[in-house]
Amino acid sequence: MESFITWFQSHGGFIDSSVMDVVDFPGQGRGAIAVSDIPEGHTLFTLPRSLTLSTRTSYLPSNMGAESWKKFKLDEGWAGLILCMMWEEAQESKSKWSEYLASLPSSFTTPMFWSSEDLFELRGTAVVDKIGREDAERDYYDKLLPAIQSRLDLFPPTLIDQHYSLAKYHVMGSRILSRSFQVEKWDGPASGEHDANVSSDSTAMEVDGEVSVTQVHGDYNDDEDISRDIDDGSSDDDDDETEDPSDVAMVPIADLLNARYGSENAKLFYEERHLRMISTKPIMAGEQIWNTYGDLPNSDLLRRYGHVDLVSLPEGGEGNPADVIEIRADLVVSAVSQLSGTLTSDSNQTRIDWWLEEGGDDVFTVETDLVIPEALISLLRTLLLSEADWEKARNKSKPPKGKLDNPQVISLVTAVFHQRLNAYPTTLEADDELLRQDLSLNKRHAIMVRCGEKKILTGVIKNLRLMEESLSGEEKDKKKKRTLGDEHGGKQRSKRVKR
Ligand SMILES: C[S@@+](CC[C@H](N)C(=O)[O-])C[C@H]1O[C@@H](n2cnc3c(N)ncnc32)[C@H](O)[C@@H]1O
Repeated sequence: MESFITWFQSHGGFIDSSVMDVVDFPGQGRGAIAVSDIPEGHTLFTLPRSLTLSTRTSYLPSNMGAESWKKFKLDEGWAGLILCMMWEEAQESKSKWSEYLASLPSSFTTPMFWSSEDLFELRGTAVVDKIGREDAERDYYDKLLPAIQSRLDLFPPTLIDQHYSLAKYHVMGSRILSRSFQVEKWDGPASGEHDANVSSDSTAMEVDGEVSVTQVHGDYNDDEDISRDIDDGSSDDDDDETEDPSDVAMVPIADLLNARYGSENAKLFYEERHLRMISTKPIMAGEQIWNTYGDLPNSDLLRRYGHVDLVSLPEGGEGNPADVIEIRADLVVSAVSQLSGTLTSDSNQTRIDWWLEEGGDDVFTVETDLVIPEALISLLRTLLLSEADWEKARNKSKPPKGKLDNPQVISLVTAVFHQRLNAYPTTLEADDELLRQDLSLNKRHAIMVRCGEKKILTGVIKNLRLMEESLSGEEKDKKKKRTLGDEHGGKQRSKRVKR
């Protein structure tokens, strides 16, 4: 580690070693620790933009020429950065980043590298459909290999096995997946030279705003994800910029920080010429310095980073409050078709197409607050509409409201959640039992992911049962009142008749 820090400093990086050190945290790999009390707003380290590794800073794109770079579509998605990292590593000590690349891991605990036996344990979870090994490999065969074979001067055939193999491609892709940041070009005022040894009285508030650096949440198996995930919350103007794959950068030292749900106490900011890691809270000596990966559900943490997060929950026990359950629209459709059986598959399809055109989603997400998405209920109700109501809704371009106000809808929504629960190979109770046993790390992680998801499902089902009970209680009350009313009215009527 010492030689890596020396490399960092000799290339313009600054690290305040009076406040932080890099140590091993059991089960987390390396991470940063406070060695003395750190006030909020303190600069922990800075590095020049030129020390980040991206398609902007590597020499490979200019060596290949802009035309070739584009021709092989290396300007799209992560393929270009992966090739830059392979090429820089192949340059060995001639590369500015050789020490950095040598410090990065070459094996990962993400499901991308799991055996089929371990992957079996993830059945039913949101991880399965998103690993996308084949999609990732398509880029290797369609973009990287043709580019490599076109320039034997840059990629000597003798180095292919060692530096440009499919296995190496996955290693570089996984390094980006678990460690890269979104570092946009500076578009603020030219503010002159920034002092890397910034005074510790510059507060996080002063530098916060539009200049914080986002941890990349894309995938190397899906170019579109790059923009989808980092667009969150930004304005339209920003969107065009954040879609630029050359913003994706490896950031030495910053990528040594671990993350835990709700624990962020340091954040990376960008300036005209430097990146700066700043404490966002006071950190006591001995505490870990945490960055954030965006407080992701365990399914995404496992898929991208190879670990899961468990924190103490207010209601007792442990879990990840950011967990979610995903329900695909086709599950809603098949549950309704099976149970209500009122529509032909053709009329179902017409209604689904219309509902999607009206802005409906094809995947619904339920969080740990157990709120059922109104869109899910609206889709279900669209499928239940009578022909007359369906025509009305279509003419008015108005999908039904997502309200759970009648027993048929509640019981169908409950059926959807039961069917979703049946997608897992085991019950929650069986998983609890399994977790008490001695398991491999992969199996343990898979079970933790599915437990988190099942807790949401069982919580929703329980709430729906309560709702059904209270609705049928209300119905009974209403009936009783009606009967009483009838009896009362009947007596009056009979009285009246008497008179
Ligand atoms: C950005 S790197 C952090 C540095 C990393 N620990 C290392 O040794 O290079 C992200 C990786 O750190 C590990 N990690 C981060 N936070 C963790 C946590 N809360 N629990 C377990 N592992 C964690 C995971 O392996 C993840 O892929």
